[in-house]
Amino acid sequence: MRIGFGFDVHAFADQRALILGGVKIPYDRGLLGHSDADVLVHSIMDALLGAMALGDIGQHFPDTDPAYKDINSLLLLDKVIALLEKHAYRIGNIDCVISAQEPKLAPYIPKMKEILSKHLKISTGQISIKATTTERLGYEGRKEGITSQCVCLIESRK
Ligand SMILES: Nc1ccn([C@@H]2O[C@H](COP(=O)(O)O)[C@@H](O)[C@H]2O)c(=O)n1
Ligand SMILES: C[C@@]1(CO)OP(=O)(O)OP(=O)(O)OC[C@H]1O
Repeated sequence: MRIGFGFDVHAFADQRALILGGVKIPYDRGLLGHSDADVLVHSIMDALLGAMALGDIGQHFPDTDPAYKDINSLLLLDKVIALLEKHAYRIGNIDCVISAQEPKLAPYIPKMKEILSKHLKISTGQISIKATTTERLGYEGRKEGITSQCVCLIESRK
């Protein structure tokens, strides 16, 4: 078994969609990024890359590469899963926590799990997604951005 940890932060900006776990969430602002800024998916990718000791998403998908401009992060996740399969690993489980003062994310979590489980090629029972405020403290509490953290376990198929 190998463990991985991913952490990502994106700032809110006007005129951007808020996409988390592949779900478009109604809100007056979205997250800023070179990609679609799906901070949840980014933390999952970094956890998986970390578990394989294969660097981080910035190394695999540089934010200077026009190919990734506004890209759907689920397409990047598919590439990380292809790497996982190439290296003969399978996912044990994934556990994530999103820190956001707003909006309320709980209603969207079942859909996020459904979408992500398909891309991760696991059952919905192998992925946990939680949301918390930071009780108005810090940048998330000031509604300046959202943080996502993720841990995963992977095991060798060999
Ligand atoms: N953006 C968020 C934040 C929290 N939730 C849900 O509310 C519960 C209470 O949050 P606290 O930070 O006050 O502990 C939390 O357990 C989540 O279920 C949410 O849906 N969206
Ligand atoms: C996802 C990538 C793709 O270019 O761009 P960003 O949306 O800026 O996201 P970040 O979390 O900064 O990770 C870097 C990049 O890999």
